[in-house]
Amino acid sequence: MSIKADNLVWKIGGKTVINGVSFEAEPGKMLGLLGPNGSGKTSLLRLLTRLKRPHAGRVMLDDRDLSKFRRRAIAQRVAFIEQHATTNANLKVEDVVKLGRFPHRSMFSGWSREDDAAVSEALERTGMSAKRHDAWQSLSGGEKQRTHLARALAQSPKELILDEPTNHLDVQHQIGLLRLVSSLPITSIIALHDLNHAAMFCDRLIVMQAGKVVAAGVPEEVLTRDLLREVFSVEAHVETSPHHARPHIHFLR
Ligand SMILES: Nc1ncnc2c1ncn2[C@@H]1O[C@H](COP(=O)(O)OP(=O)(O)OP(=O)(O)O)[C@@H](O)[C@H]1O
Repeated sequence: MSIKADNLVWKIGGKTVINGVSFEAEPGKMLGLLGPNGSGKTSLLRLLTRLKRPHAGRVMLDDRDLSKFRRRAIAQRVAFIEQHATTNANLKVEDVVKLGRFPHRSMFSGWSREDDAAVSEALERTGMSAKRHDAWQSLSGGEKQRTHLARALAQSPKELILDEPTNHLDVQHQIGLLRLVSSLPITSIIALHDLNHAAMFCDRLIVMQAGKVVAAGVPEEVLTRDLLREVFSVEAHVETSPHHARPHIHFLR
């Protein structure tokens, strides 16, 4: 077990947004979080990273209650890329990525060779090395997104949490990002809207509807015609792809 949600409840303005959510993320695997707009995905991810506190239930990190961790200890192992992540204006790309090393440094330690290596590797893996000296503000939306991923990787996390990270990316970089995340030897939890991408890359899926988990399992178990109709209100035909042996959804016109 890596991250475990145990009967989480979170409310705002008299509305129960997260309503008794439980699941476990397996170490080293990629867990996809699916659900229609407003089903609670972002709220759940913010509970998992302690940006919000649950009204009931617990988040466990390796058998220890997340509320018992100091913020810095969480940052040393959990990286979060938020949906509308922004970054300060006057920074170069590599400075943004360097911020990922912050939780690992003490007040007295200088910038180390290990820090440098982590930053360079993260830039390389996300295809941003050529732009490392460019101004953050000069980047396209997709390049900013990839720089956020580089910052998260530079953090050397054990758990990587991503909220719709493929927004703004062209198809090459969407596939590239998902391939990269699925190949990493770390636990990832990723909110996605593209169901075919989730089917192709995630090891397991959980589906949310109105703040509850309504389905969980491997993509073949979860992505059925009935679920697509009931949860996403679409008619579709699901077959096993002859190309990658995962489910492939054909949406019907
Ligand atoms: N701070 C808040 N104040 C008021 N309502 C909120 C707040 N945060 C979340 N909600 C409500 O909770 C519900 C779930 O929102 P959330 O952003 O978690 O959904 P989501 O599944 O991530 O949606 P999307 O796919 O559109 O990003 C929505 O109805 C939203 O309006």
